[in-house]
Amino acid sequence: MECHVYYEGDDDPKKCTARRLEQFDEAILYRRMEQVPYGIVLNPHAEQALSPADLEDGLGTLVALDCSWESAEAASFRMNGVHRALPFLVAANPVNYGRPFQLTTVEALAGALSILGEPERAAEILEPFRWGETFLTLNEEPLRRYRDCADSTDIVAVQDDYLADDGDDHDEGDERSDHSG
Ligand SMILES: C[S@@+](CC[C@H](N)C(=O)[O-])C[C@H]1O[C@@H](n2cnc3c(N)ncnc32)[C@H](O)[C@@H]1O
Repeated sequence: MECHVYYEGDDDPKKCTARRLEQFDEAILYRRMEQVPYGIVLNPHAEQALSPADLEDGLGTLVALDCSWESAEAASFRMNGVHRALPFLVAANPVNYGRPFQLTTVEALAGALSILGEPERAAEILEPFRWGETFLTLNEEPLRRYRDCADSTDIVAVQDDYLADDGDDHDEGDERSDHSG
């Protein structure tokens, strides 16, 4: 699958994972919204969770929005496409290590690729990041289980196992809505 990113450019450029993906020819960045191709938009506010069933729409394009988390409110996700939230996965990047749902752009794209049946491609795009392999190790079991799901209802059922385990470890503010759609 192709990886595309709408690049808002309001985050620290030195830490920006989308720019690094562009440097390694692993993603195409767009500075104008109207240039972004139609595809599966990775949107943490989406009502429905990403699942292998999304492949049935024949969409071979993943789209992420690279911006700071401060500006990643629902209204910022105006790209055309099928909007999907990622289920429970934990971040491996140093800023949000161990925190669920709040992934960097490369983690979100890699998680989506893996759920959609392209784990090798997921590993490839994570290669330029020193914590990239850790993302796959930390999430190995959920990613494998999500990949075996038929649809978003199944995905949410699997996610519930991890949310139950996660218990009170994280802030009340974590996004944990029902994404079965
Ligand atoms: C808010 S930006 C932060 C980017 C960060 N500055 C970086 O350098 O990677 C992360 C993007 O990854 C995707 N993403 C992250 N977590 C997600 C989730 N739980 N569900 C869906 N998409 C997610 C979204 O496209 C989101 O806008």
